[in-house]
Amino acid sequence: MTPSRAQQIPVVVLAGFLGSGKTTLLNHLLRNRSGNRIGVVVNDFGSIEIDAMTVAGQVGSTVSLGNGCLCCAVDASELDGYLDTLTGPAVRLDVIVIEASGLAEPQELVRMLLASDNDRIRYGGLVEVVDAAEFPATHERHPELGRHIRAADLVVLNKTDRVSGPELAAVHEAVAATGSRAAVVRSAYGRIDPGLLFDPVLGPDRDEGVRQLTFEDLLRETAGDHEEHLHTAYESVSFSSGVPLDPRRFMAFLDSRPQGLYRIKGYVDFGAGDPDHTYALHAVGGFLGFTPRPWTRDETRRTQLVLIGSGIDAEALHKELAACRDERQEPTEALERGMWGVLRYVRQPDGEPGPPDGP
Ligand SMILES: Nc1nc2c(ncn2[C@@H]2O[C@H](COP(=O)(O)OP(=O)(O)OP(=O)(O)O)[C@@H](O)[C@H]2O)c(=O)[nH]1
Repeated sequence: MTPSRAQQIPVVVLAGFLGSGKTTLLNHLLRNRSGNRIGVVVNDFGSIEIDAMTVAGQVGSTVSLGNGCLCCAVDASELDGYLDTLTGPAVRLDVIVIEASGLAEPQELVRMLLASDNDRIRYGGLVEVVDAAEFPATHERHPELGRHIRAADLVVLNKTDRVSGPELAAVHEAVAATGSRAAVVRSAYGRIDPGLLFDPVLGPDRDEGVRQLTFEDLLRETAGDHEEHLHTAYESVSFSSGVPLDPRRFMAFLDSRPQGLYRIKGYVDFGAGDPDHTYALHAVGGFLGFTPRPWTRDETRRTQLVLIGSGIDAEALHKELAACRDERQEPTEALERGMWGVLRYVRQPDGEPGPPDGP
């Protein structure tokens, strides 16, 4: 017997271009879940699953879809397997969130959900995160982002702290100009009201006739041609090293990164440069930030990076990174000075204000 709608678990797709703040928003939801049990599926682009590593404090199960972009899957069987696990009676989830890769075609994910044989789930809506600071440039390069926004049920205009009032208003207008009828909320660091995911915007009470996409909508909206998918123009490079990186060489690499290299994320081990911390690294467009965190006692010390861009020379980037490794590192003054270059970009996790600069 098919469970009643109220018994079905809503599955929300969390989408948004590379680096827009999906993982940050997801972590915010997990920290402020008000007793709700949230299952998470992370779909990462790039062979090291950085996002799965950065989703903190999970409740219930987390499964990661691993390398590659889910929207390329010819059928939904892989996703269905994960959903079966998450909807098992013992797991008792209230909502499942699928964090799509920054290059995924969200409509494809939604189509897979609608086509799923799993009768314990229902489609819970599409949330599109928009980086308010990068959107004008990204939209110009990728007009197809308009299609993603049009398909969304909720648009989160994120990184409001990085833009002025008039810039934010312009982005808001650009979102409306795509023809989107979605609710728009503004946020810094993804701090939206978690209730938005459950109720009322995406919840069971809303008037589904108004916005929830039908299969026909999706077929019409979805570029049938795989060539038009965002990720076809992008390439990812994974880099992993047990040898620490030299801070000076690595910063020189970052400072001269090619324009097409839009996104870098991962963790860096600077070895004797800072033996106590691993450095989470995020670069999005022209933005760069490090967040140090103490190594845990049994943690294997490694650098793990994923670089994503278009028109990049993967082999050359890999070589340049390999040249940043420092086999014979000593705690010298030069190394300490090299770390200053890194510390200039250090931020507190999720933008929490750091200690004041002075008295
Ligand atoms: N200034 C500012 N930075 C933010 C905000 N939200 C997220 N970030 C930062 O933006 C970077 C990317 O955030 P993520 O949450 O990893 O973005 P993502 O969309 O999951 O990235 P991909 O999975 O690579 O597509 C991180 O350094 C975040 O700390 C915000 O509202 N303001």
